[in-house]
Amino acid sequence: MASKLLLSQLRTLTNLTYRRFINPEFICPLRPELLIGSRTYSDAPHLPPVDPVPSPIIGDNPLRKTKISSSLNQAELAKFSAISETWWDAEGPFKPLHAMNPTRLAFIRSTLCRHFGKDPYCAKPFEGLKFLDVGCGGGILSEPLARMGATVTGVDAVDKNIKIARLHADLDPVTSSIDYLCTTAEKLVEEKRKFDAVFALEVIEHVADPAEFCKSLSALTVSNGATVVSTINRSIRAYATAIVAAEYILHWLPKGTHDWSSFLTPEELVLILQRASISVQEIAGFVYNPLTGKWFLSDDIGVNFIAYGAKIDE
Ligand SMILES: C[S@@+](CC[C@H](N)C(=O)[O-])C[C@H]1O[C@@H](n2cnc3c(N)ncnc32)[C@H](O)[C@@H]1O
Ligand SMILES: [Mg+2]
Repeated sequence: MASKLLLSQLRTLTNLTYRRFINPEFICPLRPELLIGSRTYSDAPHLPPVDPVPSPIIGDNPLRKTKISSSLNQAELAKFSAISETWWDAEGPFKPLHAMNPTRLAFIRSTLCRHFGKDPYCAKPFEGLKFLDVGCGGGILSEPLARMGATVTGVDAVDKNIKIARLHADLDPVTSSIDYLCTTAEKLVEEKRKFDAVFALEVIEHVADPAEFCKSLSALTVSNGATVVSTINRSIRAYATAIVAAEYILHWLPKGTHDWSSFLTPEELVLILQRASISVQEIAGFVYNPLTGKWFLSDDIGVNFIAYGAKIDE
């Protein structure tokens, strides 16, 4: 099973390396579907109509009968559903997210305090602001955002994740105020919900259509609000570290957690956010120090990176 997964990852890598570096006809360095855009595909008159797919939201959910969502990838959701009980095990499959959390919170505190004109040294700098955490999982990000004073809504497409997030948040009166919902960004757009800041950390590499997903994040952000996205770069170094080392050597993550071809380069992320009316203001890398076991913020965006953008005034 493990060797099959490794082989399929290697096949993808070889294909893409061939397309990018060897095939002289491949002149576009960006993921082609991001350049063409899904709208062009679905509007093409010669294409047969796409068969409706059953709603892929996992768990017993009222959304089952609602419109099909562009961001949902059933296979990806199944991976998270299978390990949902381990969200708060700091030594479990989500260990990298727990370890990365202080670093990403430092980035968020500094960029968003500047964005909203708040004091980064105050205990609750985000008081009075409404934040949305898309793909919140067990609430590893939502909880500290609530502790920093924000009014937080956390949404995830996996019902089991939301149940775990609710149970954990209810252990503390401060975090018990978080509103957790099993839903998607698209559904919230339909409901015309708006937030001062929208976060999607380590989610975009698991969605079906990253460009459409960014449009939803943008639609949920108020004019002049902020959007924060983090993900993994589609670089050879990311393949070696985030997949081969993290999944197959160090066993930090279950094998098959990440598919290298689903990663986005920083250029691609900036492009699809820009097209979705989010102007990226700052990008930083997260780098792991194997000697201390800690992550730190860096200019090196070769593997893990985070981007903060401002919603363009409409
Ligand atoms: C790697 S986890 C990240 C969790 C959290 N954002 C964090 O960084 O701590 C990805 C989460 O995104 C959720 N997810 C994946 N696709 C989604 C979608 N289209 N809509 C909502 N949630 C999604 C998964 O269920 C999973 O909980
Ligand atoms: Mg991921």
